[in-house]
Parts: sequence; C-alpha cells; structure tokens
Amino acid sequence: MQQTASIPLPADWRDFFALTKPRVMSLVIFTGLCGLLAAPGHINPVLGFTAVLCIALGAGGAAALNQWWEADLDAGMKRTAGRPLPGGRMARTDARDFGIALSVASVIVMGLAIGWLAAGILAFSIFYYAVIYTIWLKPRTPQNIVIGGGAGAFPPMIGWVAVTGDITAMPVLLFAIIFFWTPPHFWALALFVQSDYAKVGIPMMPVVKGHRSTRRQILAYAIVLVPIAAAPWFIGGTGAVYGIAAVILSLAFLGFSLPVAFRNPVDGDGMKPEKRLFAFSILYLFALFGVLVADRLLAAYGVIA
Ligand code: HEM
Ligand SMILES: CC(C)=CCC/C(C)=C/CC/C(C)=C/COP(=O)(O)OP(=O)(O)O
Repeated sequence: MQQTASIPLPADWRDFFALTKPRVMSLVIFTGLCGLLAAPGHINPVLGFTAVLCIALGAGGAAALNQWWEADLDAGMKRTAGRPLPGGRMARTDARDFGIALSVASVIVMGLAIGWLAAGILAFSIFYYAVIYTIWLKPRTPQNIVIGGGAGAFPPMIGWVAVTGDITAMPVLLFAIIFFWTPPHFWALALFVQSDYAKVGIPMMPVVKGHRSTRRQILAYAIVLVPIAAAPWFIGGTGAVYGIAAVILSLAFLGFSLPVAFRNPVDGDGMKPEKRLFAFSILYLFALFGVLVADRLLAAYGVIA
C-alpha cells in the first residue's frame, strides 16, 4: 500500500544503501569480479572497474525493485520488517525510482563503456530478478528459487564477457555452478525461517513440500554440484589448483549437507546443522571463485603450467 505524505519519512543515504541489499550483493559482486579476472585476455583496469561497478549498480537496482514490490510481504516477516519500506522510512515510489535509475544507468554505462553483449546479459539478469523471480515465480511456485536462481548466476558470466566479448563453455559453467549452488544455499535458510514464509503465504519449498522433501533436494543439488564445480578443470579451462580445491570444497559442502538431509529436528533444537550449511554455502562460493582467480594468476605468472 502507498504510504501517505503525512507520515514522516526520514530516509537518508543509509536507507538507500540498505535498499541495495549490500551484504547479499557483496558475493554477487565478488563472483562478477572473479569472472572478469579469470577470463583470458586483458581489460583496461579502468574499464574493468567500470564493468564491476555496473554489475554492483544493476544488482543493487534490482534489489531495490524487489523491495518496492514486496514491501507488504516484508512487513509481515520478522527478518525483513526493519527494511526501509516496511520500517516506514521511505516512500514506496522513491524505492521504485531509485531501482529504475540504478538499473537503467548500469545497463547504459555497461553498453557504452564495455559492450552491448555484457550490457544485454546485465539487463536480462535485472529483469530476471525483479520481474521473473520477484513478481512472477516467487509467489506462485516452490520451484521459485530453482528457476529464479538463474538471476544470481549471471554476474560471473557478465564479468567474463566484459573481457572476452563472447560466450564460451567457461562462463556457462560458472553460471551453472551458482545455479546448482542456489537451492542448498537458500533452502538451508528457508528451513530455519520457514514459519516466516508460511505466515505471508510465500510457497517456499519447506512450506509446500515439507522439510523432509526439502532436505533430500538439498542433498541432490549438493551431489550434482561436485562434478559441476570441477567441470572447468575437466574441460581444461583451469589448472589443477582450481580443480583440486573445487573437489575438496564441494565435498565439504556435501559433508555439511548430509546431516541436514537425514535430520528430523525437534522443537527448540536450534537448527544448528541448517545454520552451519547456510553459513558454509557463502564461504564456499567466496572460496571457489577466489581460487578460480588464484589459479589463473598462478598460470599467468608462470608459477604453474
Ligand atoms: C534466488 C536465489 C536466492 C535467494 C532466494 C536467496 C535468499 C537469501 C536470503 C533470504 C538471505 C538472508 C538475507 C537477509 O536476511 O536479507 C540470503 C543471504 C545471503 N545470500 Fe542469498 N539468495 C539467493 C541467491 C544468492 C546468490 C546468487 C548470492 C551470491 C552469489 C547470494 C548471496 C548471499 C549472501 C552473501 C548472504 C548473506 C548475507 C548476510 O550476511 O546477511 N544469494 N540469501
Ligand atoms: C546483476 C544482478 C541483477 C544480480 C542479481 C543477483 C541476485 C538475483 C541475487 C539473488 C539474491 C537475493 C537477494 C535473493 C533474495 O531473495 P529474496 O529477494 O526472495 O529474499 P528476501 O526474502 O530477503 O526479500
């Protein structure tokens, strides 16, 4: 519902910053930066910085549009009730305009400074998150984050394409890694904030199919992630440093998923395995993409073949 002008709206720059979901987007930006640094070829550092800035602005803009659309839902959940819109610190139209401005600016600057293929993928991922996921899938299907997860998987591809100008097997594999990582990442969290989603009628997997089915699906995605994460090495796109680290990290991810998969929680047990899996999912992606870049730098400086 639109807030009335009589309500004081003391929004300052901190509220606009919060609207970009900076903590979540830090990993989105990091994977975009790693895609750019791991790509073969050279990009002028100023242009490289511009490309990453555009990914950050686009992701932040999409996050603002997500919160513009979901202000009423966010007001109903403990985890999100303090955000700038449900907190009553910002007019809803301001969030919408801010989101549109960031999104449009990011795509135009990316197109003019870097290239229109990277800009096109950026525009599509903004549309994917703000419209396909937020407006269409999220309120309709428990597969919302499986399909919608595609939006968050594009940033490394955008970074890569900013350097090379074309889409090859490697950026597609980087996309696939985040695509298969997203369900265990999110469902681990959904298992311990399930009552919040149920309260506002969002059909997240644990709410619709129950926790047992969600747990088994987490395991299935964690299993598939092992070969997918190692695939850049199998196809010769990286060296053994990445390959071995990818296998170890992915087996650890599987190790964190196993206790979640076969657990039957009781009230008040703290949901520790689920919380550990969620925390490790974030560490996993930071580490995997970090090693991807390290592997490339080691090869570039002749430390490894
Ligand atoms: C559709 C896909 C996804 C969904 C539904 C999802 C959902 C969530 C939610 C609800 C949180 C809790 C954050 C909060 O309290 O506001 C979270 C945290 C987080 N997500 Fe995701 N996520 C998705 C994909 C991604 C992707 C693609 C990335 C990065 C590549 C990512 C990175 C993070 C990080 C870093 C956090 C921790 C933020 C913190 O420390 O507070 N997520 N995610
Ligand atoms: C370049 C570009 C556009 C990148 C987009 C990156 C992207 C899609 C990230 C998804 C991560 C995210 C904030 C999920 C939150 O889900 P939610 O919005 O359902 O969570 P909530 O319940 O906290 O609102």
